[in-house]
Amino acid sequence: MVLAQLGGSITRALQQMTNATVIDEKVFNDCLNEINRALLQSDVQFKLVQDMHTNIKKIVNLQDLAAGHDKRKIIQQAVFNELCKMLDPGKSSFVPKKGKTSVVMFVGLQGSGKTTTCTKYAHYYQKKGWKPALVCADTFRAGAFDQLKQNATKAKIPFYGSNYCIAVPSFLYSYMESDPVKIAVEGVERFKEENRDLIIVDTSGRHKQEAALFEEMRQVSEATKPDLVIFVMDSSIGQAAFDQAQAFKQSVAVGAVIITKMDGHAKGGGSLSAVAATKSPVIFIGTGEHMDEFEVFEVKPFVSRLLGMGDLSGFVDKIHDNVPMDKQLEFLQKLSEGFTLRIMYQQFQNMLSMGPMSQVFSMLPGFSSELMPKGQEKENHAKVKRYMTIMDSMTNEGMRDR
Ligand SMILES: Nc1nc2c(ncn2[C@@H]2O[C@H](COP(=O)(O)OP(=O)(O)OP(=O)(O)O)[C@@H](O)[C@H]2O)c(=O)[nH]1
Repeated sequence: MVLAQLGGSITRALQQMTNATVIDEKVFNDCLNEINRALLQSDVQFKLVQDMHTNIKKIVNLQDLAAGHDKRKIIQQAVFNELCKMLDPGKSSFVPKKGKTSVVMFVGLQGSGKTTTCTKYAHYYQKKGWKPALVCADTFRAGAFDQLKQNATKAKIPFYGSNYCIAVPSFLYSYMESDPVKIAVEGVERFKEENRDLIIVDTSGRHKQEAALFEEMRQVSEATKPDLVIFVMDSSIGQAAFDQAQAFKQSVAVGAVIITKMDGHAKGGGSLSAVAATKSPVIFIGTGEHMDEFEVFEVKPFVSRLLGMGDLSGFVDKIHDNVPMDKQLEFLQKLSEGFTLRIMYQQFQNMLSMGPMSQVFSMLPGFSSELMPKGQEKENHAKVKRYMTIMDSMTNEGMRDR
């Protein structure tokens, strides 16, 4: 999982500080230096690291702390709060209202995952009873419309776009539109007429050096007047993140960020600076290529998970989404009671449906996503499945509950 290494390094620095017999200035500084190093190694922007360091030093003044104060707790809390602050722009994004038409435009660098994320976003709201629709205003990348069409068809979401880029017999060109502004406007109009309450406009990927494409993006935004512009950022972007994100913010009114590919092995720290560059909150993260690998992002639970302190509310949400309603209470009770062979088998079945094991375990306090070795999530998933097959045959052969 992206950022797992960063989380592990910060946790270790805090643990070393906690293990010291006396917390003096040296121990405190060593701990902060370790944290700074971990953040910089993970590609977090230098200015953000510097600000975090200054703020913690301001908050924790060891000399002013009276005897009896738990210095360890105060330092840990300050680090936690400052990590949260780094990810929290202090304002929330526009929230669409069910039943009232909202237009949401997706922008971002090439290959950041916009098209995939548009469908995930639409699917997320569709599951909650909304009527989303997708508009493909990407006439730049060959195959973009086909990709959106394929995703939308799979999710049973209406879509609108033009096949302009695809190589087709020339007589068909007359039916195809190459102007993304025109397509976006037509698509939005059509879906407004159909009373769709969430109209999502996908745009082509671009880099800040591509002035013409930036101008095109500005025109799509001006013509469709989106209620929300979402900047999609790949978690593996590295140090270039801040400048790129800022360039998008300067051209269109970015109001929220989605970070994709959080299931990868990238250092990931660069993507965190998208918040500072756009002054907009992260609202979702992408955790895989599939439609359901998409999570609501909340700062405190995320930092909690990062530091191996768990995210019980996220864990409970996963249970709500994946374990049948009438089995949820029983599932939680059984988890708290401990396992017999049969219960373990049943709970593994439930947990497999909740997503990759490392993500599920990282929601439990005391488990760090580092515990699942990088790149081995599929193997772990397969291993659990194998254990289940073995347990299945054992229970069939007469091994029963205690
Ligand atoms: N592992 C993983 N892959 C992702 C995620 N989101 C998107 N992808 C993959 O990233 C690749 C690029 O995604 P697209 O949705 O085509 O990206 P795009 O931003 O629309 O691309 P352009 O239109 O060329 O700018 C695809 O192979 C996606 O399956 C994610 O959260 N995790």
